[in-house]
Amino acid sequence: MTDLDPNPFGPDQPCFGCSPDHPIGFHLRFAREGDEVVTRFTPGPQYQGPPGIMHGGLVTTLADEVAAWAVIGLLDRFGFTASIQVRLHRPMRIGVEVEGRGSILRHSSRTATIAVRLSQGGVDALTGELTFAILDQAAAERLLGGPLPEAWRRFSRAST
Ligand SMILES: CCCCCCCC(=O)SCCNC(=O)CCNC(=O)[C@H](O)C(C)(C)COP(=O)(O)OP(=O)(O)OC[C@H]1O[C@@H](n2cnc3c(N)ncnc32)[C@H](O)[C@@H]1OP(=O)(O)O
Repeated sequence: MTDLDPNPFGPDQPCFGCSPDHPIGFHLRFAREGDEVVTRFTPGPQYQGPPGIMHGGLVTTLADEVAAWAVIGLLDRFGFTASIQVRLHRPMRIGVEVEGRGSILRHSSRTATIAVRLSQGGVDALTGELTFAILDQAAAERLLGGPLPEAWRRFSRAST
């Protein structure tokens, strides 16, 4: 298992899922294990929907972040989430460690589709497939509506 750089996007990156300084975010860190990225995370009470259960939208946010980091950690690219298809098989319990795993199902230079599994105690709580658009710098800047910060540029695909 190899720990991935937890903050390749620089000190000011604002991501809810992985910014180390986000006031209410998940603060996720990832490792590479073979052809997967892996994270571990224990949801606190601030992430509840029903009592004792993590809000389903936040469970999906966790899956999105795992998949985004599969693109970063396995393809050395940044992808913008284009499609999310997930099934929530079981409730995600508050206070119990979640293991998240992401792997590449298929990819081209322009898109990547990632398989994600979130489990608690070895039992799947979410499985899904998420597709990411890998943009060149100009397209990323059109999406952002402004310049792509310098630290993010190396994760863009080359312009064609
Ligand atoms: C620091 C770590 C942060 C991690 C955060 C987690 C990731 C995120 O939250 S990203 C933010 C959320 N996502 C967004 O805001 C994206 C919103 N959507 C968009 O901007 C656009 O629809 C976008 C960019 C995805 C695609 O735009 P579009 O104009 O279709 O781009 P285009 O260049 O034509 O398409 C690129 C490729 O994506 C494919 N694609 C586009 N949409 C989809 C989709 N829904 N499903 C599958 N493939 C798609 C296209 O077919 C094309 O593939 P190909 O070139 O092989 O035919």
